[in-house]
Amino acid sequence: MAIISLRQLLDHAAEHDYGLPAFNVNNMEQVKAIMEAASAVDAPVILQGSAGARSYAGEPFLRHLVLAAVEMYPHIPICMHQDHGASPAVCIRAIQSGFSSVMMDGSLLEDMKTPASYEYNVETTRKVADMAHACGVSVEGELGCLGSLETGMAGEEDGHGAAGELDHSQLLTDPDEAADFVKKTNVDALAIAIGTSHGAYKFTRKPTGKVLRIDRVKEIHARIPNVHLVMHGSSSVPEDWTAMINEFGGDIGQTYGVPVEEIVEGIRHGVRKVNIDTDLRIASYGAMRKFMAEDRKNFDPRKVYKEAQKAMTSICAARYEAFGAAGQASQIKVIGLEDMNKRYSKGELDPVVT
Ligand SMILES: O=C(COP(=O)(O)O)[C@@H](O)[C@H](O)[C@H](O)COP(=O)(O)O
Repeated sequence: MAIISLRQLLDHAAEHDYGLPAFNVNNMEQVKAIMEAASAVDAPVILQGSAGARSYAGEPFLRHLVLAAVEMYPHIPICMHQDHGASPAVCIRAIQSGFSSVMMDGSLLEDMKTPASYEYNVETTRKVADMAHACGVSVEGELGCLGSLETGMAGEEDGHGAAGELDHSQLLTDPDEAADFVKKTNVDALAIAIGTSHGAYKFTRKPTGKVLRIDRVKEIHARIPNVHLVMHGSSSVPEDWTAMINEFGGDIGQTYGVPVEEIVEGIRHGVRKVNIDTDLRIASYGAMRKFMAEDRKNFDPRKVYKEAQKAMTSICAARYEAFGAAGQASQIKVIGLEDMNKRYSKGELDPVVT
């Protein structure tokens, strides 16, 4: 099996009514954990690398980690996706590096902090879609800014995301604007703002429909039923793992993530890609703290990393199962990027927006 485009994966997911977690990767342990889970449950994979991942691992390491996964797990289709591209230049470099999918996040200016105008977002995203599709590569756009509907604060926690307070119209994607945006940009997938944010501190209590607007997902899906929707900031922040971090010397405050059942409801209404990073950080961190506290004589870091990997694998497998992606990998025959380009050229993949 080879590298697959995001578009082909999401088309398959839409046809068979399931969703795909897109896990962020920075190192070998994360890649192996995801691949072990996917292989065990026969799920297709989206591995995504952020700008933070590239500066942590370096572009060649990131690329070769994914290529190693393709070689080690030939039965699993893998999409190599660039998370939150800040500019067309960043996206082009990712395509050059072999990514089969890129996100152009034109909801923010290139500083990744200042909310951009709608016109800027359309123009930059359209530019990237034209270039990417010429290479058979898929494009995810974003409309609306991630942030908390509880506080009105934008989600700056992990170094990117708008800064300061935003009004509700910026924190919630408008269905009609979404239709116009997709028509003008030709994106393959659209990230929407519905009250989720990156990182561990998303909600101060179990989220109700007022602060986690799954009803808005339904409205957007009703308006553009043929467009693949993406939920960012969708870690569930499992309480057992945050408790473990705290039991072994950590200090994670009381917090709530996006409940898995709410994501599944989103998947019933057009969500096809679900971004998850924090859950793997939390699970691996909890497992490492526990192991190091309990085996104080150990000095072999591989034993610690193995525990981290096991913890992440269990989260990944649970998400593949819950989102309905288990059993789907073997059903997919990869279409090469050359052929994807031909499909774009013929207009076969143009968005259907009425
Ligand atoms: O939505 C995302 C993760 O959501 P999460 O925090 O897991 O709820 C990703 O798209 C983020 O972009 C990613 O976590 C950012 O990572 P770094 O920039 O810190 O590498």
